Amino acid sequence: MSVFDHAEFDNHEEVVFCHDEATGLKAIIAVHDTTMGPSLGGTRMWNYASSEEALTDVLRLSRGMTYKSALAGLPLGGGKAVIIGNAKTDKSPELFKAYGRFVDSLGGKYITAEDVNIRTSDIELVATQTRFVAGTEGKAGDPSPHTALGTYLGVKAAAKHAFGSDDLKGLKVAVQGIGAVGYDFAAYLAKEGAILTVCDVNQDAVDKAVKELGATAVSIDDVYDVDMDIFAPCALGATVNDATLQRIGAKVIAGSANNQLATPAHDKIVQDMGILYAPDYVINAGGVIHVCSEASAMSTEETAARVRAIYDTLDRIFTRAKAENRPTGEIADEMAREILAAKAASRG
Ligand SMILES: NC(=O)c1ccc[n+]([C@@H]2O[C@H](COP(=O)([O-])OP(=O)(O)OC[C@H]3O[C@@H](n4cnc5c(N)ncnc54)[C@H](O)[C@@H]3O)[C@@H](O)[C@H]2O)c1
Repeated sequence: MSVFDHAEFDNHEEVVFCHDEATGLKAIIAVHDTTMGPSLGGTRMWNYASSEEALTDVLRLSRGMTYKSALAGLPLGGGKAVIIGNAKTDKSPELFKAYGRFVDSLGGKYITAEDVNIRTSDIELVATQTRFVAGTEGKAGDPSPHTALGTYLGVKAAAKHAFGSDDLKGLKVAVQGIGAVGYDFAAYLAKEGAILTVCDVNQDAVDKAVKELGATAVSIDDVYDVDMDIFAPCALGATVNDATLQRIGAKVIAGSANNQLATPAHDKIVQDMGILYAPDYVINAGGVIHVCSEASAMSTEETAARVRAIYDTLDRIFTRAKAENRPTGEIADEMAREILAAKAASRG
């Protein structure tokens, strides 16, 4: 397997294969781009079927972090790491310490945080070996409230373009997933008078949203069929796909979930269907803004201002997508590359 020829390579600055025989650690750290600053992105633990699959995932995710942080106006580049293994059976304190030494060996070019299957306690172990970690207990804390606020503001920006006003009162919103982000997000919508339908595999979460937010409950299978203006995926990725698009009657798709579109081609497909899609990595950037506030000692005011700016960034993306009759995801990627190019040019 050649890394340089890999379809997702996309000019990565550095790709580090980490192996520690004593602990069984197998990890890949991908540093995509440090034009804007040190790369920051979570570490994911997954039982990949092959090292090729792990490489594909980490390359794709690290490039996504470059674009996400650039569009969020952060002094951060993009990076990501994956630990290959079963999160239920393969974790050990020694494994995370060995991983921490690899992170440290990059000298700050990569700052890690939590991602899928990695807990704060795992990151605490990594932090015993390196200071290049963010999202540890007692520092910036849970990013979900900022993610929820940014997602809510992003939905307002989308409503302005799709319905002519960013007032959500009376709009019907289906929220898929009422977890850490989904609940707070739904609470903002309820406060503004949106009409909520919610679903979750966790019945307690659904009951809470029904009781406290006046939401209507629907099963996870039926959520695509409800009468809605806005579909808000706040649970899993890839729920916007060929099958669900036959059923989703919304004019807007905007939520916090990562990787909402099943494939890159769905960016154009949703545009062709007349649906306004808020690119996921733009609308859910509140989380990385929050983590960045810890990594770069950003003030509370600056953090809040950057989260609020998600509205303006999406506003610009939607305006340009309409003017150029192009998909919103494509425009977002292009705007991120423009930010990187301008920064690189300013350095001479
Ligand atoms: N937490 C953050 O700050 C943050 C930042 C950026 C992106 N995101 C993304 O937002 C999404 C939600 O994150 P979270 O932190 O709220 O996670 P979470 O685990 O707290 O919430 C996810 C919720 O989705 C529910 N769920 C699982 N499968 C479902 C299904 N098939 N149908 C409906 N609901 C289902 C879970 O029961 C849970 O309540 C994820 O995609 C995450 O990657 C989160």
